[in-house]
Amino acid sequence: MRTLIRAPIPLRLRRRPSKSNLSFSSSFSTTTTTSSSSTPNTTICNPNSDDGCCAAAGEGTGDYTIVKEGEADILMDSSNSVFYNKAQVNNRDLSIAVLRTFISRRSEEHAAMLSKMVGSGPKDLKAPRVLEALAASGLRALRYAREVDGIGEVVALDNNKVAVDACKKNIEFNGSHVSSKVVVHEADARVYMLTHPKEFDVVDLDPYGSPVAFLDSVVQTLADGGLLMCTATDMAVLSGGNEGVCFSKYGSYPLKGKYNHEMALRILLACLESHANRHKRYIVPILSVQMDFYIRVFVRIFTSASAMKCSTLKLLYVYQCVGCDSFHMQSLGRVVSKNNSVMYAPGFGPIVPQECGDCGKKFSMGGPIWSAPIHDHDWVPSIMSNISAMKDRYPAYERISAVLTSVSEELLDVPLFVNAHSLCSTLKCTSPTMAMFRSALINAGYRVSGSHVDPLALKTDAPMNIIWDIMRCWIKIHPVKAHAASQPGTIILSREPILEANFAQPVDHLSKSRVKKLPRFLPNPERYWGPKSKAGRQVKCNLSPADEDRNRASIETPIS
Ligand SMILES: C[S@@+](CC[C@H](N)C(=O)[O-])C[C@H]1O[C@@H](n2cnc3c(N)ncnc32)[C@H](O)[C@@H]1O
Ligand SMILES: [Zn+2]
Repeated sequence: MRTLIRAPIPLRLRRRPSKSNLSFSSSFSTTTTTSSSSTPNTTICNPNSDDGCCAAAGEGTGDYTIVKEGEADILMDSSNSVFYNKAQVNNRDLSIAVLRTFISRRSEEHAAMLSKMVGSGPKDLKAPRVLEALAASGLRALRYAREVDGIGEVVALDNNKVAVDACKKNIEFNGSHVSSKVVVHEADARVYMLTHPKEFDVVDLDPYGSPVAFLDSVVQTLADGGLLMCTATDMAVLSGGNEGVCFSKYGSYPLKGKYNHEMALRILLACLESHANRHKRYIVPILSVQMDFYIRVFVRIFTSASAMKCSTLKLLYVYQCVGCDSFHMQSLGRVVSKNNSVMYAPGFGPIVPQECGDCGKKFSMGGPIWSAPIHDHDWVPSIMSNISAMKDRYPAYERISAVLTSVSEELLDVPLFVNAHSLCSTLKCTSPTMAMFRSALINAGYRVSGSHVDPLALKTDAPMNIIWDIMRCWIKIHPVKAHAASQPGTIILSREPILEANFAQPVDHLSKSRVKKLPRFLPNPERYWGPKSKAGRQVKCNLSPADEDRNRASIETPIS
């Protein structure tokens, strides 16, 4: 059943249709409309099917597809003239969850601040102003306005007139509540943000590819304590596919280790900090996730010339061995105490010799990357309780709660991680189970956690020599064939372990989510759950072969 709308939108569709007219079966669906029928019919397309309904009609036909996500409906011109990617529902849902938590935290902070002030009357806290700087169809702005209680004005910008017109139509289509909250401007986001300093409490940056062109202006448009929600989809660059481009854009060298998606997050955070520092400001990360085909960071921006001075303590270089993938980290700065005052100086280095102590090969150098926590473990449980209390209002509930479950268990003070299969591939041995690995590390007196970016991650404060000793002990009970003497694995195994690894499972070797059997990694709901072409280009979406592999690993790898 299909209903058609041709531009301009018929009067009957100018107001938000009541739920009884459009009997949507879920909080995420698409409805293609066609005017060839005199009686309007409505099709409910299953978002988890691969029927291609969103890209059905031909270019310039003026046909619209009604897309429903959460509580917003948008009219999509089926020629892809305005960008829309349904895979970003995870991104939008997570942003709504963080925004809700931000609003309640902001009120608490305001109340606490008032309680400390003596002699002055209560001052009202204004509802937060939100800027969706790169709005396209306006779907995010609409969802924020409709779904987030306590939100103030939402300003949506786009520099593409077609997108701005679509955004205006969508605001009208979603009824008076939305129209009273959302305003749209055709503007270059960089200029707009520069000319509106400290005016927004929340800014959403969701660019094509890299956000770097917007960072200098975004750190200036945010009010003190404001929240920046920022996506980067140029994962090939951030993950080490082109080191030179990454350095010129973000000011850091990426490395191709298995931790590269976490490194990508830390490169973006370091880049944000550097932009903030230029304006005597600094960042405090709330949540940093790699999902699907992109990364998304949620950070608060504060102003303090003195706090800014210790930024170098939150940055580090990574030395990664080209032979065995062992890695070592070196802080950019150090604290110097002199006559009761604290100063910051460049760190001492290098912390590694010219050749790897494990296999004798050279080191590649990456960074600088953010070394301080990438999530706030006080906020993450609040975000999680918010989403579980409102499950029905999050179309991507299962996916985002799985990601947050993994995030909540990550060791905060341990940047990057080793990958269980990568260690075994260096030594050409069979792999212990993840539970055995974790046990050996805990029994040796170290901490260990997983990472939301990789189901095979071992995030640990154990140094590389301990990790290799555990592997040497494992190989004593699971011997390997002899390989060439020059191979990194052979060199590592030529040494006797100092540690006697104990693979017996201690009581607390499992994480809480594993004990409760909560899902932490979910497969994609459908094929081509990936990036979309820019607006105006032919619709085509896919993941890189490496990301397809990683997705498959997350589903197929036994991790108990
Ligand atoms: C990836 S789309 C945004 C998708 C949207 N946030 C969503 O959730 O569906 C990026 C948008 O940024 C717009 N854009 C690109 N450069 C811009 C600039 N300098 N100023 C304003 N908008 C810009 C593009 O026209 C495009 O509509
Ligand atoms: Zn090595």
